[in-house]
Amino acid sequence: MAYGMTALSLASCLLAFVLLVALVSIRRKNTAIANLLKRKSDQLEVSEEELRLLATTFDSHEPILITDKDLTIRRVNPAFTRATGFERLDLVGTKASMFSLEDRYLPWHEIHHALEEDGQFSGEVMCRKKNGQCIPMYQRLTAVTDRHRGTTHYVAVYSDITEQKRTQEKINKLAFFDSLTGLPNRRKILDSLDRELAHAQRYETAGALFFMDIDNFKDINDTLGHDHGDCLLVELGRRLTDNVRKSDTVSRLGGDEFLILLPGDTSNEEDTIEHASRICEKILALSEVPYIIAGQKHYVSLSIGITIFPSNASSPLELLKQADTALYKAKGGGKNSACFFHPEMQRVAENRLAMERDLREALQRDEFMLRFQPQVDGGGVIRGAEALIRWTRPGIGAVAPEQFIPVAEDCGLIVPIGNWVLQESCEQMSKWLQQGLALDHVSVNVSPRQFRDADFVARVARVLSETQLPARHLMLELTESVVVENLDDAKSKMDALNALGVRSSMDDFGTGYSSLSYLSELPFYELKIDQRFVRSLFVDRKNSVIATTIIAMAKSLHLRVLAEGVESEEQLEFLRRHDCTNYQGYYFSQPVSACELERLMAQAGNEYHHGPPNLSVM
Ligand SMILES: Nc1nc2c(ncn2[C@@H]2O[C@H](COP(=O)(O)O[C@H]3[C@@H](O)[C@H](n4cnc5c(=O)[nH]c(N)nc54)O[C@@H]3COP(=O)(O)O)[C@@H](O)[C@H]2O)c(=O)[nH]1
Repeated sequence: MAYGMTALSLASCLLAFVLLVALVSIRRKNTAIANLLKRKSDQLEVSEEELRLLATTFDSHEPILITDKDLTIRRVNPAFTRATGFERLDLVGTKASMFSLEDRYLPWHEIHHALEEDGQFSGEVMCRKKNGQCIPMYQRLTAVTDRHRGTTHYVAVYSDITEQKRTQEKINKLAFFDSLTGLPNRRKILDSLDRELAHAQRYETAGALFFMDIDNFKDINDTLGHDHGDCLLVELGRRLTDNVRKSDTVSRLGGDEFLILLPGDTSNEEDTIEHASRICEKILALSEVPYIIAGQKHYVSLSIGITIFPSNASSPLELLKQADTALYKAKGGGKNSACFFHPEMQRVAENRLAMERDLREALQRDEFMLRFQPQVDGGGVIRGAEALIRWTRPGIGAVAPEQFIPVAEDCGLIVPIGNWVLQESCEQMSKWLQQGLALDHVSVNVSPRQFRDADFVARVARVLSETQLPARHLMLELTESVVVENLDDAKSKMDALNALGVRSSMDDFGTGYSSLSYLSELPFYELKIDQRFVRSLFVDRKNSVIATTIIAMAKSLHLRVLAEGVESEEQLEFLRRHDCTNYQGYYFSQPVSACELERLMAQAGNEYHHGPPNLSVM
């Protein structure tokens, strides 16, 4: 019995133990399950949060578009429909290309490559709205991949950059376009030239560059005022643009300087020259169409320099220089003309530059001197002398005025040089008068630029007073071009000079406009017959007719007449017979130094009755 009891309690203990173990194990399992459940529920919570976050993101202000890997639109957010005007249903299921995935500058295959490599790509796109309007957007593309790294979707997030683009365009306009005419400016055209030159070199095509400016624009500006000058520039820019093709570029360099770039679209240089010539003719013909400025008609002409590239130049600046050189040459040929650049011009232009450099220093280095050429009356008496400048250029020697005066005129140096001539001539004349020399006047050449100077009359008055020369002993030689440039200005200046007592002589008469109207309007004292008529008096009958007509005309206008360039007794006799009263020329004397002139005047009682005196040449 006791044994039975013991066995029973043992069995119960064992059962209890087994139950306990089972219980512990169940509890452990339950805990694990609970833990698992908790984890899962936590994860679910996280996913829900993520989903909420994702949904909020998708609902953001930024337009978002989701496509599958074949670029078929699967989702768009409300911001997207708002921005584009499309309904969600218009888009889902269609190809994204109907909206835009293509970058502005890159093709899709390159974007695709970037997405494969980096998983994302961003850039600018032009997006099409439902109403057809295009807007610039910044696009960030992300590729969504599965666990095998295969692309399943693309997500595109956009930002509207219209405002940014507008600001950029404004900055661009300021930096690259002329604010007056709206045409490309110097910076922009140099960029285009650089590109066109490289293109022409690479594809062996030939293009052309035109360099233009308005003839006498300064006068237009001075007389009409700058506002009207500006209107003219705007109108000219418009006319030039209207007369070239869309692919050509008209640009304004500044002031009255314009460029036209004809890109190289033919491989034949001859064809380009022909095409450029045609454009050139069209532009020159524009001068026949008046500009209406301040209610008045104005005729304006242009001068054009043209260079062909790439054969002529290797850089945009070099091209510009060549076209400018050709323009300079065109200007030399008169108004409304054009000239093609030729390499020989480059050499001439470089020589001019070197001369200009030397001329700038010539005054300080005291390299100029004056020579005086006698002017005699009908009795052979020296009445006056023309002051003529001479320049001894270091390392080169004597340079003819015909070579350096035009250079000085172009670069403005003629003003200080002319002032020096005026000062020296008046000083010399004053000395001669003090020495008792019976000389009526000294004639001084006045260049157009010098005469245009607003200060010119005041300067003459100042020089006369400084040198104590009575005004009647100064004669100013003005060429026709000086006065016809601006008749009103010429008249007021000449009247003022006349009032001072200074006399004026019309130089080189017969070669230019030779208009009777200005001769009668302006207070000239003397008329000088140009030497080319005198030289060929007996060569061409027309010239003798012109010379005699000028003498008769001067007589009827009560002007003294002087024939220049008299070299022979026959010429002198002919002119005398036709009532010419004064003469100048090698027959009497070449230009001589001041001392030599004094000697000539002292010799033979100051008369040349019996042929020319012993000539003393400079
Ligand atoms: N603005 C200024 N122009 C000036 C000045 N000094 C000269 N010049 C102009 O340069 C041109 C050439 O002048 P130059 O070489 O001095 O020649 C003058 C005479 O030497 C020449 N001449 C005079 N007589 C004869 C002649 O019988 N035969 C012949 N072959 N040549 C002759 O003519 C020139 C004078 O011309 P003009 O002035 O028209 O009376 C010339 O255009 C000068 O004007 C200056 O200081 N300032």
